[in-house]
Amino acid sequence: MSLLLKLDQVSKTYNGQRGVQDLNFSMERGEIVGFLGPNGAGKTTTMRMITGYLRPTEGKVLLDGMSVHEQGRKVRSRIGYLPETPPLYPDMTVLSYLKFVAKLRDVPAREQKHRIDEMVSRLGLIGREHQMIRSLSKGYKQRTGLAGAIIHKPDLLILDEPTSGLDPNQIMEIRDLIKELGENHTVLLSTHILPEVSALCSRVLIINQGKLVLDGSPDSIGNSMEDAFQVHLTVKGEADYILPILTSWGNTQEHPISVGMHKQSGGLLELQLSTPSRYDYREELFSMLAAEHIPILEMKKQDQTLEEVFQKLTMTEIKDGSELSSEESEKAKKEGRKRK
Ligand SMILES: Nc1ncnc2c1ncn2[C@@H]1O[C@H](COP(=O)(O)OP(=O)(O)OP(=O)(O)O)[C@@H](O)[C@H]1O
Repeated sequence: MSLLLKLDQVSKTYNGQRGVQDLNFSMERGEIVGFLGPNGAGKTTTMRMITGYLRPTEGKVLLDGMSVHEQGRKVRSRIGYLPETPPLYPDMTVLSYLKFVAKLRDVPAREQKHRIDEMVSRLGLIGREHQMIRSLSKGYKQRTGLAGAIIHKPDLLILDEPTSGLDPNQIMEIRDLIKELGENHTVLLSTHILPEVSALCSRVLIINQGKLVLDGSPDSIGNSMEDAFQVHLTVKGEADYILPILTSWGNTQEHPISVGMHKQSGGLLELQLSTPSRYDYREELFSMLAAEHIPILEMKKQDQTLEEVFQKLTMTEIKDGSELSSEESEKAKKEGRKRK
């Protein structure tokens, strides 16, 4: 892998108001990176700066070491962008739209036909070529938009909420397409749908109130954020007998372990154990239960989900977000409630 995109101390203010602030991140070739954040966090602003449509107030966006804003068209032609609402012309057919975009994106004339055929086939548009865009379903409109975004074979593809407004089947289809595109493009994808990130992305960036608050792989996020080590345990036996043993053992450990909720069903006892540090106590727990002849049926470390991490990161900021205007704060709270 090699470095493709770099944002260096990028900030954008709108008439003195914060858009995004001091963004630093980079993307390697071949990555699919999920870009998450609540409404108004700064995702679209960031994406528009990367594509060159918007100039940062401060900092630099570099593609392969070249400034997107200083070197203009040459660099921008290596980026494909699908905005949240694709710039489609309803009175054009799919084919005439793709011809138009191919010209606009400087695809050499002799290559245009071949490239359009390739897009039509790759994006599942065969049979729709002569259909007016206005009469296409949302899913097919999105496919057409995607075809237009990659017709010039960009190195970097920026997708702003590509599955928003689609039905569940269309979402699955577009997701599969993005996965395929990810095989030979580098993709930055903004979304509100967290399972989409786990399904598609090798890395996730979370932005809140214009600042980057997390950068990591979807799997590692649960661990890195964790300030506790939680274990879900199922043992054979009765709560009356087992709970006192576990509690007194937990209290005497170097990292005290507390017994959370428990559930008895038939002869099985399910328990939640937790320590307020990241210390992994599973081996000691195993040895103690074995010595007490308490059979373990299941012992599982519990990671925080991406949803929990996202909520924690974005809600904390909202709770002490005294700098927010009351309108923004109200919007942010509503957003937080929706995600519960
Ligand atoms: N043209 C503009 N003029 C003034 N303020 C703007 C403009 N565009 C965005 N903003 C402000 O910048 C901040 C970031 O907005 P942005 O649209 O980038 O967020 P977002 O994360 O894409 O949100 P959403 O998920 O709702 O699309 C917000 O506070 C927004 O009100």
